[in-house]
Amino acid sequence: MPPTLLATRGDYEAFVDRYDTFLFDCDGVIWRGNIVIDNVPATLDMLRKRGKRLIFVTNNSATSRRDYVGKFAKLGMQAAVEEIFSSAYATAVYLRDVVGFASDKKAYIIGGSGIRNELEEVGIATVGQDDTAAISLATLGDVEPSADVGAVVFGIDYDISYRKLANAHVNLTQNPDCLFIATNDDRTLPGGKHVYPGTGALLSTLIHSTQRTPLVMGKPNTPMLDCVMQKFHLDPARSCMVGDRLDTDILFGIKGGVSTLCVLTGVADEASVLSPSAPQATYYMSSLGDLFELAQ
Ligand SMILES: O=C(O)[C@H](O)[C@H](O)COP(=O)(O)O
Ligand SMILES: [Mg+2]
Repeated sequence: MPPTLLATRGDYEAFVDRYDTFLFDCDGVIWRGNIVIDNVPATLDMLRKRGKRLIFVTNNSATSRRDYVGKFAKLGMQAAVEEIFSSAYATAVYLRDVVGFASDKKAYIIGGSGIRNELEEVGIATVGQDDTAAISLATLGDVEPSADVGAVVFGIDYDISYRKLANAHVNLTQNPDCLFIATNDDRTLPGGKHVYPGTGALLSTLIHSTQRTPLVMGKPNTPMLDCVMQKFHLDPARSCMVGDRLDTDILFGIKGGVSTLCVLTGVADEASVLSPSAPQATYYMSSLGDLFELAQ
């Protein structure tokens, strides 16, 4: 069944009344980079005033949940740590609870402070964050695998360097027991006015060089889904996932058995949403901020 367009006040009222819990993607739904999307803060306030439960589920691993609380506040919104679920946090929970990551091992990180902070918060030591110094063929030989690296964890890294890739490569190819984990593999990242290379685009370099396939934590994959479903005990019939990417957010919602709303303020456009070959959203609308009309 093709997605239903939400366009009138009546559509918005019926949509909001149908659900108790809303799961929101962040990049491309709540904000683009550090620019909040028009009327989204007022829309979130309206939903809270109507007693709705809000959960934020982001594949962006660059920032820790605690730092996301600050970003929400800076952009005029309130969000508690317990409401925020990032791919970096899902990775930390997976390594601690599913893998039982050895306490004498470290995780080599290609990514931002979000991964380091979330892993260290669950007691996993990290290394590699600052490997940004220039390198040359003459100094490349200094890059050696390390027996105490038990995993390479890869996430969006705005300071990615050849040195980091070389360290990750030798650990993944010289030590078959070294885990290869990706926080997510989104192909693109919605920024200010455009989209840019996403985590998946950067990750493909290491997949190609090592010929190893990473275990991917974020939407639409089960590690993130299991964590969210278990932590929040969602009633699928009364829950809706709101996203801007069909192959991550909408597919995540479909796999979780919840309804889905695709907005057109991020990666997806109307043509891709209506394509019969794409994951079929329940609803679509121009912007989450359009629900602000119900606050007036
Ligand atoms: O490349 C990336 O990592 C993604 O584009 C980014 O993380 C998406 O974040 P989300 O839309 O899940 O908030
Ligand atoms: Mg998004």
